[in-house]
Amino acid sequence: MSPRDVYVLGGNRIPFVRSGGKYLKASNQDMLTAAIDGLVSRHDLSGERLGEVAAGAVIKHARDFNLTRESVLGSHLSPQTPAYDVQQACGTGLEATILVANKIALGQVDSAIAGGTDTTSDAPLAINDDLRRTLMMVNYAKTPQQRLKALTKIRPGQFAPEQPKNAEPRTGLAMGDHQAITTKEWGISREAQDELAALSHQNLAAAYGRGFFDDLVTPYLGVSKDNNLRPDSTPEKLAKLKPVFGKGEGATMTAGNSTPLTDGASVVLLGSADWAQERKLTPLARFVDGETAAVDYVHGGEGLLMAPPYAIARLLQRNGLTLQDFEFYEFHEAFASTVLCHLAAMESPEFCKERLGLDEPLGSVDRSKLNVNGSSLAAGHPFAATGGRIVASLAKMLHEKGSGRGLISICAAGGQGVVAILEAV
Ligand SMILES: CC(=O)CC(=O)SCCNC(=O)CCNC(=O)[C@H](O)C(C)(C)COP(=O)(O)OP(=O)(O)OC[C@H]1O[C@@H](n2cnc3c(N)ncnc32)[C@H](O)[C@@H]1OP(=O)(O)O
Repeated sequence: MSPRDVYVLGGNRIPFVRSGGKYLKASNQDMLTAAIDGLVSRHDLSGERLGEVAAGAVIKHARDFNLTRESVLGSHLSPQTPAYDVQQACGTGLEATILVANKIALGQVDSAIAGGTDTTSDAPLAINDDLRRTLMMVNYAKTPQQRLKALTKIRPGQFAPEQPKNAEPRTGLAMGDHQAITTKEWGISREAQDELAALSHQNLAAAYGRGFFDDLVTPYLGVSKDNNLRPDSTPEKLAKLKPVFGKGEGATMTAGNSTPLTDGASVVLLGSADWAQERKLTPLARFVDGETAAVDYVHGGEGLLMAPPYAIARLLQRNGLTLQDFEFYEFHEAFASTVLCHLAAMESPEFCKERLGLDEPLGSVDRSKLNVNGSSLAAGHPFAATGGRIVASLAKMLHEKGSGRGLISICAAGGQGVVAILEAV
């Protein structure tokens, strides 16, 4: 059977909120359920049995065995909708989109929701390994004597909780500190980073101003807009902030040109042409293709967040496209310098030849087509939810434009990158 066309039919997210704020009491499950229900209500899907829902969170509690299934059970979708968790760090939402799009293309399902959620406000605290093992022994104990014996192994020092770290397990370095190394390697200036960050805020503010998010964002817990947005951000104001990553001489990465820790959830609805037609849903964009790459940032001398150019090169080649064949570029702004390093790498003849194996560099992108409605620096970045935000926004942009393609690029922890192409219909 030849693959079918797959369409993005809609998207929804709750406003993204800075960590430790308005969503302090919301769990990942609460937020993902709210994002799904906003989509269900907007597209009249109440009681509908979809082909499947694939979503996930980067930071989960141990009790969240299948967070996505629980969120579906708590939503207004039919409980007969299968659902499962996906985890690909910051690429989770996009990886989930690629997964379900491929299943729709193969005819395995006709419709699906993909998405993600994350909260650093409700992050799990782990207990000390020794204490955990002792408590397990207490559980296994068959007699009161055995239980007492196990309990005597507990020491007061074991009670300090362990917080999840925003650091790479293999290097112990924070993602920001990894990126600071790459920023220096590529010679990305502070001015260029602050300029990109200010533009992200200005573009997001303008998009809210013209109502772009009216049918993409559902108010939640009294919040109606991403609260990291600072429309008054200018390069001059950002230039005053102190570096927070890669400290020392020449440090350029600040709280203003790095994403904040954020809470939020997002989902997108995908389906075949027949399914969309039966439900009178308008296809916003066609899902063309997706690719994931990984780099050896531990031994291979490549930057932690540099996988996207590798994935983009393979995706373009497979689809017979050049980097310039796009109307929109949606490049996740993990840090302003991540985007700038990717752009510089794709312009570099040496990088493209030696690392990507290309005869010619991929070249430059028209910067007026980059993140035109703002990106993660302004909206915030609830890790797994960023992919859904981008897919839904890009599909709507292509629908509004009526022609052209859009390229999505998301860097992910673990030295990975997920990229995809959407096309106007
Ligand atoms: C995970 C993956 O797979 C891949 C990826 O995406 S990698 C990216 C993952 N994300 C991260 O690593 C998140 C990194 N972020 C952080 O750890 C923290 O947000 C941070 C260390 C960067 C900053 O934390 P913080 O110091 O608490 O920030 P915050 O207090 O909000 O801001 C510091 C100052 O900058 C100011 N500021 C921030 N943004 C500003 C802006 N746009 N304009 C003007 N001022 C701004 C704040 O007002 C604040 O000023 P005061 O000190 O005068 O109050």
